[in-house]
Amino acid sequence: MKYISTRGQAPALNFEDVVLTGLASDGGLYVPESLPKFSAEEIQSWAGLSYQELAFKVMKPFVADCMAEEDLKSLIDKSYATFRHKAIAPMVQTGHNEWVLELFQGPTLAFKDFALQFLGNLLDYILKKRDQKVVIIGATSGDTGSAAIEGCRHSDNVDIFIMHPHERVSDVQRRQMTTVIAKNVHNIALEGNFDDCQNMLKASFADQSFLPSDRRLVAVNSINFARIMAQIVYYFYSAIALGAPNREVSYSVPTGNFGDIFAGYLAKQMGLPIKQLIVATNQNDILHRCISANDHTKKTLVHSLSPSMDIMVSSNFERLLFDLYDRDGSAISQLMDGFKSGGMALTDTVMERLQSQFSSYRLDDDETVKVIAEVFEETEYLLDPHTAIGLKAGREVRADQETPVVNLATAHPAKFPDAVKKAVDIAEPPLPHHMSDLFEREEKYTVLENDIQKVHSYISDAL
Ligand SMILES: Cc1ncc(COP(=O)(O)O)c(C=O)c1O
Ligand SMILES: N[C@@H](CCOP(=O)(O)O)C(=O)O
Repeated sequence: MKYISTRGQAPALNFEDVVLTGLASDGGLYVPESLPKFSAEEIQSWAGLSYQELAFKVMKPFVADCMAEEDLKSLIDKSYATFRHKAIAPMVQTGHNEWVLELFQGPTLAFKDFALQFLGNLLDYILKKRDQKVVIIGATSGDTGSAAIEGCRHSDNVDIFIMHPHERVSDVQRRQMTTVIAKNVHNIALEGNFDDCQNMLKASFADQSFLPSDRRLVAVNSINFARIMAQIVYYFYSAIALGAPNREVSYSVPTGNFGDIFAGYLAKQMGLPIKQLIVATNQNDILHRCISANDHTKKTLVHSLSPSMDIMVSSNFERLLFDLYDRDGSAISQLMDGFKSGGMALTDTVMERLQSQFSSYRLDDDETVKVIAEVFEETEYLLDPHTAIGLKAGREVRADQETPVVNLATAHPAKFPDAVKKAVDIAEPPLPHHMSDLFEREEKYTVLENDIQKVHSYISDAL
């Protein structure tokens, strides 16, 4: 399978090179030239497979020309062996035809573990084979960072630098990153917001001259298509459990960088009968404004109770636009240039296509707290603030009561005790055993100005 850039000017690459390249040289994102398609009979035959077996079926066509089947199998097995629940992605029913898909059973308690445990092992496998060392640079609003560190820290072939927005992630999220004291792990608290971190990251890919000449940058954010690929699997897993392909299923997805819901969109293109894809946002609602009213203007990013979704420039939206604009790379280049200076208006045809694929909803902090309280009252199930936004969006926007709606539970409530305690009068939700001493561990991170020269000097000094 070949992968092409959304801006049309970078060379097409195979899977292994896509994994190592990150951002395309024209500033675009890599996507498969064409997607694998699964028939209803094939999907039907997957009923009863374990998560790992299903992951193999779904991922195989994306990697087939770069990896032996046995190698893929063992990477998958290793990646999900650290999950705390045997089902890997268990589902809990919270209402009539309403389900929560718990994607927080991995080592760092967020959905990021699904792709980043796999990507860490995959990188180690590729780098050993090539006898190559790389520098990983990542931007995080709180969850990608710890999952990437956990996935990559054991590899001798990587140095990892993670930028998080200073004082804008929860204490648990920060400590999950900054208490990993290892020679190859470096945490930067950037004086800015997540968009600043992601801008810094993309600019660093464009000019890598600050690195030693034998090193290159690798992305662990959803820029890296391997992340999206691994996230497609849980859509198949949950839909099959609820009766697909003989029954349609809808999804409500708490959304920020648009990677998770984009994986759902791809699952649908690959043959999964998905009825609705609901984009749920917090008050940083550019995606909701765009989908509901063609208003894709940037506003000031606010710090919310769902900090992982405090994102204004949603990287993966570009991948969707590429499809909606008939894969015209120069149209995407122009649009993205316009967006840099403030906003973008989509054509009527594109808006029609967008609205035929996605619905949307937005909640502010007060509403988020109310939902956590309501659902706890109804079921004693404790939602994290991101999942609460998704669940409420599912309740408000679902087209009918007969189609099951799956709400992606993207994080464990213990990552956001302040938000949870605003809603429910209970003791702090406990962290799982392996993290019970998190607040006693030593922390190490460096606060840096939002200045690319300073960040690059810090990285080159540390290498
Ligand atoms: C807990 C949580 N929920 C939701 C999101 C949004 O996911 P995405 O960025 O893939 O849209 C994130 C960040 O990515 C997150 O960490
Ligand atoms: N919410 C994310 C933001 C980065 O998203 P990614 O999917 O591109 O890694 C985070 O927790 O860091």
